[in-house]
This record gives sequence, structure tokens and C-alpha cells, in this order.
Amino acid sequence: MLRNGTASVRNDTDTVRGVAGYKWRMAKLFRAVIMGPPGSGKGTISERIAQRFALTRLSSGDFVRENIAANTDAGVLAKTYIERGLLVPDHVMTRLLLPRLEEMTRHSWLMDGFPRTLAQAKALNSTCDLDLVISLNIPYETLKERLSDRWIHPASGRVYNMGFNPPHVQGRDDISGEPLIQHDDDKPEALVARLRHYKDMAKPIIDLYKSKGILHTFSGTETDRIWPYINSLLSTKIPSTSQTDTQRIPMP
Ligand SMILES: Nc1ccn([C@H]2C[C@H](O)[C@@H](COP(=O)(O)OP(=O)(O)OP(=O)(O)O)O2)c(=O)n1
Ligand SMILES: Nc1nc2c(ncn2[C@@H]2O[C@H](COP(=O)(O)OP(=O)(O)O)[C@@H](O)[C@H]2O)c(=O)[nH]1
Repeated sequence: MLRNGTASVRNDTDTVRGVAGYKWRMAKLFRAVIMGPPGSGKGTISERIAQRFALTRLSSGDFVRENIAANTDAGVLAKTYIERGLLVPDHVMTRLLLPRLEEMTRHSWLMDGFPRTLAQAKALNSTCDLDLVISLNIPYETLKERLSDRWIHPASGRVYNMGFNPPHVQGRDDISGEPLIQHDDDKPEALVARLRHYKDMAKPIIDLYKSKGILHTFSGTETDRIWPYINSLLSTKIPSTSQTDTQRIPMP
């Protein structure tokens, strides 16, 4: 339910009357957030969840990049921070993200990369009710190893790992064939500060979601071992066979 909108299709099953006089039951929608330190596997796991459960995957990082590429006002502003290695301020992030979410009243989605601050979590909370938050808890040594091996296709945000999911052609993006790059802040010397920053920022957000009873934490060193637990949790919450975000089920 978008509280400031007119549609109300989440967390319950709505009944609407179609043109032929049929009633249609709108399947329950599902909204989730995935959190975790850099390298914890948010992107990798979101991709699996989106495919398995036919959710729309929303990545705030991709969204920032799209706005920068499209030269929107918020994108131009966001760029000035990212170029200096800073996080985009809350008011810019919410200006970018919330209108997008308001377009999603009839979609189930999973958000990666937002909220990153308590202010962003509160802004999200005032826009929609989340069903579930996945928090990934991965040891530091594992993060360090993974990130030193992470290669990115900057234009799309597609992520590779030379051991875990290498590109078909070394150093090249699978889809575009363009060169892959490594981020400076994936280097071990930058990681300690990034992790400390993540812990400080994430703690109040995690506490908030814990108090709402929607937080689920998964710990481990391998995505493939964590995945079955996430899969079975989500299987109890969303129908895996759903091919569309809003299912229409004819009712007598
Ligand atoms: N809530 C957010 C989300 C994103 N960004 C900005 C800063 C990031 O550098 C950039 C890209 O975000 P990503 O989530 O794609 O990338 P990161 O490398 O920061 O995240 P991670 O290492 O966790 O994948 O967008 C931000 O400031 N605030
Ligand atoms: N070796 C290994 N690498 C992984 C595993 N899971 C994800 N990765 C890789 O680790 C890096 C970080 O994962 P990513 O999904 O980008 O994490 P995010 O920063 O939280 O979004 C990427 O290069 C992934 O391909 C895993 O279980 N083992």
C-alpha cells in the first residue's frame, strides 16, 4: 500500500470487478529489502531471488547510475558526491528512489542498496510497508577475498568474480563484450573503512527492522550454502510459480 497514493494492493488480497463483470483477485504483493556489507552477496542473491520468485529487482546503485547517465537533476547532483567517493545524501537518494517506488504499486519488489541510513529507512517506511528484510552477515576475511576478485561492468553494474562466476571471456562483459573494471574501493585497504562505516550506519536500521519483526539474518561464507535457507524462507511467503507481479485469478 502506498500510503500517500490511491492504490492499496499490498499485504492483502484485493477484489476488483473487471470489464466483463468478473471479479479478479489480485494476488498478495511482496516488498523486501536486502542488506549487508560490501561484498556480502546482495547483488548475487537478489538476482537469484528475482529469477526464482519473479520479483522486480530494484538496485539503488543501478538507479543512481541510470539517473547519472540520463543527466536528470538528481543524477547530476548524485554524481558530484560519487565522484568524490561519498555516499549520496539522504534527500537526494529519497528524491531519486521514492517516486520510482510510487510507480510500483502493482509490483512485488526486492530492493538492494537502499536504505543505507536510518533517515532513508524512515523515508521508505513512510512510503510503504515492507514484508521482509534479509540481512547478510559474512565474515570480514570472506568479504576481503571476494572483493579483491570482483570485476564490474560499469555501464550495467553487472558483477563477476574470477573464481565464483567468471565472465565467459576474461576481462569482458558477457552481454556487451566491453571491458570490466575493478573499483578502487574494493581494494583491501579501503575495505576496513567501508565495513566500519556499514556497521555504524546499518545498526540502527537493523534494530528498526528487528523491532518490526521483519528482520531475517543469514550468516555464512558461501552464497550457495546460504541460498537454500533464503529460498525456503521466501517459498513460505511468496508463490514461486508467479510469472507476473500481479496475478489475476478469476473468481466465480
Ligand atoms: N543508498 C545509496 C545507494 C547508492 N549510493 C551511491 C554510492 C555508491 O557508490 C553508488 C553505487 O551503489 P552500489 O550499491 O551499486 O555500489 P557499492 O559499491 O556502494 O555497494 P556494494 O559494494 O555494497 O555492492 O551509489 C548511495 O550513496 N546511497
Ligand atoms: N568466492 C565467492 N564469491 C562470491 C560468492 N557469492 C558472491 N560472490 C562474489 O563476491 C563478489 C561480491 O558479491 P556481490 O553480489 O557483488 O555483493 P554485494 O556487494 O553485497 O552486492 C562478487 O564478485 C560475486 O560474484 C561466494 O559464495 N563465493
